[in-house]
Amino acid sequence: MTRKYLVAGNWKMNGSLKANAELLSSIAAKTGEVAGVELLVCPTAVHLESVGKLLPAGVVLGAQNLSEQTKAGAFTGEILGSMLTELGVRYVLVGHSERRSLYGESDLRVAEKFKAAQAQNLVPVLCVGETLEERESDQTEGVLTRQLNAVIELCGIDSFANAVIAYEPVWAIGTGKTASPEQAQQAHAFIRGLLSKRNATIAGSIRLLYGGSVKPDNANELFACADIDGGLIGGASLKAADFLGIALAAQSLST
Ligand SMILES: O=C[C@H](O)COP(=O)(O)O
Repeated sequence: MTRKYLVAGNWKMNGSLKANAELLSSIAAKTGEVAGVELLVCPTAVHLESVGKLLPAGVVLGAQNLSEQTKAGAFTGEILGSMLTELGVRYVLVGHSERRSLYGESDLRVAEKFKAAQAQNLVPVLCVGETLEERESDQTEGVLTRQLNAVIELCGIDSFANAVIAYEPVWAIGTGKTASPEQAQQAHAFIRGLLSKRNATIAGSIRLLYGGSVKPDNANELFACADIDGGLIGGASLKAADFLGIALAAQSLST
């Protein structure tokens, strides 16, 4: 099964109209060199419209979050999935560890967001991963199972036919500590294996991204792993040269 690499930039709460335009302009100059890789940028919600208008060819638009609600109403500060679709958004992150830990999103809430995304034809990028404490107490697989099962139970295994999963060990996010290729591959193989027990075809086709301090100098060894199909990039996605350097690593491995 050939899976096209996906390199996604999660800009988190960064950017401005000017900075975003400069970043996109620098990316646009080089997208031809990474034509075999799908590129995704996820700016803040208030920047989605302006970024959408400046999007270079070959780059798609993603959001960082959405409401679990499926109908408009009195939900102050929330964003309905259809509002994202209307702006040309194609992907949306759900369950990023910062949403889970800083904003109290439970496994069930993340599953509801996954469902709400698909109801609007958005492709959810389901983020999963363990904390350092959980890894050190040998709970990594248990945490991944719990996080994945919450979505499988609410949405069904078939829903993963149109989704992406990002494995992001919390201890590697923004810390400069990257999981070793062996650690990352082990977790990715576990995720694919868990899905495979329910549907081998979907497990074989779904893209599994690694996230956590990915940089141009470690992207190649991570992306070369059998079950790693790209990256969810935080800090390095804010610098065009780094984001493109990571995309080039994926390009060099593309067939
Ligand atoms: O969504 C991206 C991840 O949180 C990784 O962030 P990072 O590349 O800054 O470690």
